[in-house]
Amino acid sequence: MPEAVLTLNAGSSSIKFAVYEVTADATARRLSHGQIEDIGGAPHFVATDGGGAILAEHRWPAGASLDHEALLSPLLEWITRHLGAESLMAVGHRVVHGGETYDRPVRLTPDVIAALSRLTPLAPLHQPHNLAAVAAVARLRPGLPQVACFDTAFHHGLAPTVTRLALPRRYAAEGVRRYGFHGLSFEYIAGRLREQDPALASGRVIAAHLGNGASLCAIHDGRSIDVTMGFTTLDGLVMGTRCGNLDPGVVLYLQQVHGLDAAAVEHLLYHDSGLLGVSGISNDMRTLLDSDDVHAREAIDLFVFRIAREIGALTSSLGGLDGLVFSAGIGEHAPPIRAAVCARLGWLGVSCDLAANAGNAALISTPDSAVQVRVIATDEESMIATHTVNLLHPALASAG
Ligand SMILES: Nc1ncnc2c1ncn2[C@@H]1O[C@H](COP(=O)(O)OP(=O)(O)O)[C@@H](O)[C@H]1O
Ligand SMILES: CC(=O)OP(=O)(O)O
Ligand SMILES: [Mg+2]
Repeated sequence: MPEAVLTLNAGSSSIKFAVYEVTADATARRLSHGQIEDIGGAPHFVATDGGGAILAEHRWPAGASLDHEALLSPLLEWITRHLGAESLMAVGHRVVHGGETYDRPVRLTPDVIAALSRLTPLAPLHQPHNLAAVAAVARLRPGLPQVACFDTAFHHGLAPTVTRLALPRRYAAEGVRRYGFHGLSFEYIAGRLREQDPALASGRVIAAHLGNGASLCAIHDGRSIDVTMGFTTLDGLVMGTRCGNLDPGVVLYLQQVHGLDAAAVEHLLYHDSGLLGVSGISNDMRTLLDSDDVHAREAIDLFVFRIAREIGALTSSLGGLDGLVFSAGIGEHAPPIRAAVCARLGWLGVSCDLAANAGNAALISTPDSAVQVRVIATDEESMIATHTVNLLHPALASAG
């Protein structure tokens, strides 16, 4: 009976999954994949087979208050029913925070799960959902091997100056430092770029993962050397519902003047801020781009401004820039956002080919652009599948 690996990727607004057949010739071939997106809004489930044909689709009404946990059971039931002849050999999970300990994928044991639970305050939008998925699989299929693949692992080689926060040293000793996230996505992008353009991949590249969560990674010769996300997934860019860079004095102000306690501040900064907070309309970029509301426009302008500003900062970390890669929900599908970011980077010699950009082409810079600008569709699932097979069956390691 063919063996299969299931990957689960619980993002802040979506749960993505994929099923890979582990073939005898050392590759993992994707059989089906799908997602529930717009969790917290009007959740939409769709699953497709390897050829892109829709296998199942379901929409839940907005306002049904269905969270990640509530949607996990029907999702896992559908996947189990749909597995067919393949027998599951393992489940690989994206786990957002691996802290200081986990610099590579690891088999999930009770001790590892307990250690990862302790990191929940550092990634409250993700870590509980990631671990809920682990618990749900353990309930459904006790004994099935489960593997955690970390968003932080790709950034483990960051230099001490990059990870240090200017706080008294005793906090660094307990792990209060910058980590960086979206590492599975950046690792995938670095690998794809190496296949597409090895010369560029060995140069200085900024990858922009622009989804509901958003961050930039400065990559030099395939290695992460600086990031915009820090200790938590709040730092850096403006996101769907997260504030990004914020003067810590604002937190003090909220506590002292508005009497907000820690839970209220956490809710404000993770759930009510970002594109949603500034627009007052939505965290969904599609909705904002379709809107005539001036506040939607202001939210988009701020999103773009902060991306361009952070690209300037990371260019300094890299000592120059050879390539810029857009990725994830917004980066892959929103030409107006890419064009607006590129327009702010003319001083760097970035020149966008507007027709190629409008068509979501793989290369969207003009031939005379000093920086190559590319669009790469990220695939965190294939990274998870590869890592999972690699860890459990070192001889059978590459996902396609
Ligand atoms: N065609 C599109 N145009 C503009 N934005 C899009 C498009 N498709 C998806 N997006 C945006 O991508 C974001 C979700 O990205 P995604 O990477 O799936 O998020 P996450 O994994 O963080 O949950 C949403 O803001 C959504 O509006
Ligand atoms: C780390 C993070 O923000 O992830 P996502 O983009 O999936 O929300
Ligand atoms: Mg994501």
